[in-house]
Amino acid sequence: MVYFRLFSPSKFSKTIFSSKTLVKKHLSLSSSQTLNSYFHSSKILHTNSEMEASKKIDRAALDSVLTKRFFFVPSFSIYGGVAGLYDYGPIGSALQQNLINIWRQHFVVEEDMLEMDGAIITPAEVLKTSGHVDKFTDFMCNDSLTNEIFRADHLVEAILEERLESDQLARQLGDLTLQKNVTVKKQKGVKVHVKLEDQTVVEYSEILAQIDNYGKEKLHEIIIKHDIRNPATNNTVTPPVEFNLMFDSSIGPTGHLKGYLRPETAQSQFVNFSRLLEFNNQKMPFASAMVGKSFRNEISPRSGLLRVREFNMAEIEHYVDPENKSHPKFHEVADLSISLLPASTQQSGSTNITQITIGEAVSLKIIDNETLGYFIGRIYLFLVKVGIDKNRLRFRQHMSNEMAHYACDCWDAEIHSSYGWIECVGCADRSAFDLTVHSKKTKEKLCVRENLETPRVYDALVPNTNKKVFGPKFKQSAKKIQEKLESLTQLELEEFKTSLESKGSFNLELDGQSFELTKELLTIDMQTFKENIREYTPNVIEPSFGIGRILYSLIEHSYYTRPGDELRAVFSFNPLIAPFKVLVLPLSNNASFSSYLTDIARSLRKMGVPARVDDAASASIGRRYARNDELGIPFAITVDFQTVKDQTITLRERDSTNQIRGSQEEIIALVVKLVNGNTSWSDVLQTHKTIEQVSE
Ligand SMILES: Nc1ncnc2c1ncn2[C@@H]1O[C@H](COP(=O)(O)OP(=O)(O)OP(=O)(O)O)[C@@H](O)[C@H]1O
Repeated sequence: MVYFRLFSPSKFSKTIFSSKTLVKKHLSLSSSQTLNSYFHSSKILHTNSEMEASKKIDRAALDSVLTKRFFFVPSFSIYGGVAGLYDYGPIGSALQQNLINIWRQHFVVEEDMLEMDGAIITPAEVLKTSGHVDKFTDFMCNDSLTNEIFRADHLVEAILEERLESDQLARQLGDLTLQKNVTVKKQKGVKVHVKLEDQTVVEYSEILAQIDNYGKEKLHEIIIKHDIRNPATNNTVTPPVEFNLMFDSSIGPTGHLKGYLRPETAQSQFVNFSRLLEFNNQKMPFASAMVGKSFRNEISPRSGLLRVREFNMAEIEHYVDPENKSHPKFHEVADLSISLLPASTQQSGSTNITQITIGEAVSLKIIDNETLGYFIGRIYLFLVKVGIDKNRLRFRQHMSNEMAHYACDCWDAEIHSSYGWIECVGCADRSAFDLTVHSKKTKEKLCVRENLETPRVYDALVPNTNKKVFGPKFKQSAKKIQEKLESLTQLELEEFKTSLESKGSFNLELDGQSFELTKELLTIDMQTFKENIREYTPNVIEPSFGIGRILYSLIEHSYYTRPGDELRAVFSFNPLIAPFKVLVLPLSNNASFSSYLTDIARSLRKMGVPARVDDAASASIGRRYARNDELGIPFAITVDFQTVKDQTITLRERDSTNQIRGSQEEIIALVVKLVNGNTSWSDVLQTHKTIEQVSE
């Protein structure tokens, strides 16, 4: 099978992040019986055409507005820039700050969480214990001749998607250059689309549905089997290898203390667990929270803000009793209907979405427990509140290989944009892993002691050593053997007891050595215990938000152009998230308007409403409305000749462009209500007549 170069590097870089969309797109386009019967689902939420329509934005035009209006730009660009680093301008940073403030209100304040701010530079020992030093890796492969670097799963994903897209277009256009499997020719820069065999489409779709589930051997197998090459050179690529994503450094002048820039904020919260619990008066359950920068040395950062090397995270660690994962406020989210993509669906090779209430999903055990379900509901409400389109939001469950070995369930909130479905929030039940490993390493107790109203009485096996012979026999190893015996599970003790009784001894493996323990050295006895205190390590449910990814998705979901004028970009930010809430502008540059502008802007700002004045004399009023629509300002107050006569001003709403007129006091009071969410524009139109609009 030969795969010729199909697309240019720039096209490649645009598609590299797009995810499973094309698989879905395929479903509706293929008339083949095999495909139709292959993908099965009772409740599909988004029809492919709906999703396709919603994703069609002119990304080049959007990018140009974002750069021109300094939402965000590549960092150090006058030096040539570095991939994966971005600077936010006034609009981008205000949007980011508003997003964080709303997050804080929605989670920290409303859920009464304990917020902290931990150190960024982290000693290696902490991250070794947490598993990051050994396992925080992605798979990387290189062009075998040029050494260009790829993230292996993204390369496979992009190429298979591109082939499927080509196949789909071929089917659509009836351009059936059908040969066995894949053959693509590039003729004078014109793409010839190639139809794949139905079986190949199914196979590609299966791979894409499970791409996050593959280890390096499986990825290598796919690369070989499906002839995945560097699309720019058509060279083969090397087998995938692990690449650790942490930036390392050394702390202090000696260079002896190794450190890393933290890849997540979570570890600072775990290591402070005892203090947090103490602050919470030993009451469980409770949550800690933290917002701050994290750093990941991404193999191949593309897709703008969606994959960067330095980004803001907002993380919650909710500590819960492992024996009781119910949530007192679960009923508040139980009836929310959300889109789920369970692991079982993906593992069957499909990406069809199930629409279901959170209550139903928990009772059917699709979502593991109430607390996890509660946070999925709160994440959904937060994202919708800031302006994410709920029809482009889904929760995808991790598949077995994808999930960390200690996690018992994990869901990603994925948001659809022109890059496909992107994970923006991870929500995992991390079990007791983190607290257990840090406690074991430091010997610091990271657990909860609960006073029991009724003492717990139970029987358990206990190893009892004969001190007189045990110490002299094992000498310096005695202590660690004793510790090992005390750490044995009931099941292991049962096994050893049987062996002691039947054979008179058993072997204990420890640090590569085998110690024979005879019945002269110890007995294993059943004892009755009575406990007034229960000691346990809490489980942790962790919602982890990538602020930049949410921000970018929100920007795409808010972006549109005025009907009939593709050059007029508008961002429909809601008043809660909009960087400026009100634009204040004069009809023209008549000198009599200027004191009104200053007064109005000052009054608004005093009331905490960010206002922007645009009195640049050179531009028409229509032009000025348009350029401020590009900043997503929801309302505009205009001062005109009528203002000078009777002190009235006009108020314009950005999306409808409707305007009303009223006294200065009335309009300002109305704006404050609108901005604070105490009224809506449609309510305002119930009581105010719209006026004839100044030509835009
Ligand atoms: N390189 C990155 N750039 C921007 N945001 C990121 C990046 N990596 C992670 N995030 C954000 O942090 C959140 C939590 O991180 P998590 O470790 O769960 O991500 P991840 O599973 O490694 O993401 P991915 O698989 O996309 O690399 C993600 O949901 C995402 O919003």
